[in-house]
Amino acid sequence: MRKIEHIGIAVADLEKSNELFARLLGKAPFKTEKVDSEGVETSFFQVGETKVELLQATRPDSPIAKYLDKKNEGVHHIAFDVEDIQAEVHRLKAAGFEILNETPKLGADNKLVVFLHPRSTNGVLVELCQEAG
Ligand SMILES: CC[C@@H](C(=O)O)C(=O)SCCNC(=O)CCNC(=O)[C@H](O)C(C)(C)COP(=O)(O)OP(=O)(O)OC[C@H]1O[C@@H](n2cnc3c(N)ncnc32)[C@H](O)[C@@H]1OP(=O)(O)O
Ligand SMILES: [Co+2]
Repeated sequence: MRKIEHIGIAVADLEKSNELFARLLGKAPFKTEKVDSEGVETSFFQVGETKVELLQATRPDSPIAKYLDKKNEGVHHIAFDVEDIQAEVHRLKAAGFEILNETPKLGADNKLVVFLHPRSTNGVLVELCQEAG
C-alpha cells in the first residue's frame, strides 16, 4: 500500500456538499463522474497527494443509499493506492481479511477497485485502488 488514494464521504445532496467542500478546501472539485455499477455520482477534490471523494446515491439499492438509511452523512470508506491490486487481494485474503470482490472492478477516476468488508477491518470499509492504465 503506497498512500491514501482517497477518503470517500457519503452525502445526501452532491451539489450542496460540493459547495460546502469548495468553501472548506478553497478549490472546486476537479471532476464529477457517475459510476452506474455502484449506483453513485461522485466528485473529487485534490488535497495534496490524496483526494476527497464525495458520493451521492443515484438509486435506492446503491451502497450509499443503504448506508444513509442507517447512518448519517460522513466518512464512508478509506481507499489505499496499491501497485498490484491482484497481489494485494491474495496477500490480504491469506492474512484473513474478507474480500468483497476478488475480481477488481472499474471504479471512478480510471481506477480498478476492490473492497474489504468492514467487519474484517475494525468497522472501516477499505477500498484498494490501482490505476487502470
Ligand atoms: C465510485 C466507485 C468507487 C471508487 O472508485 O471510489 C467507490 O468508492 S464506490 C462506493 C460505494 N460502493 C461500495 O461501498 C461497495 C462496497 N460496499 C458493499 O459491498 C456494501 O456496502 C457492504 C459493506 C458489504 C455492506 O452492505 P450490506 O451488508 O448490504 O449492508 P448493511 O447495511 O446490511 O450493512 C451490514 C453491516 O456493515 C456495516 N456497514 C455498511 N457499510 C459500512 C461502511 N461504509 N462502513 C462501516 N460499516 C459499514 C453496517 O453498519 C452493518 O453493520 P452491523 O449493523 O453491525 O451488522
Ligand atoms: Co471510493
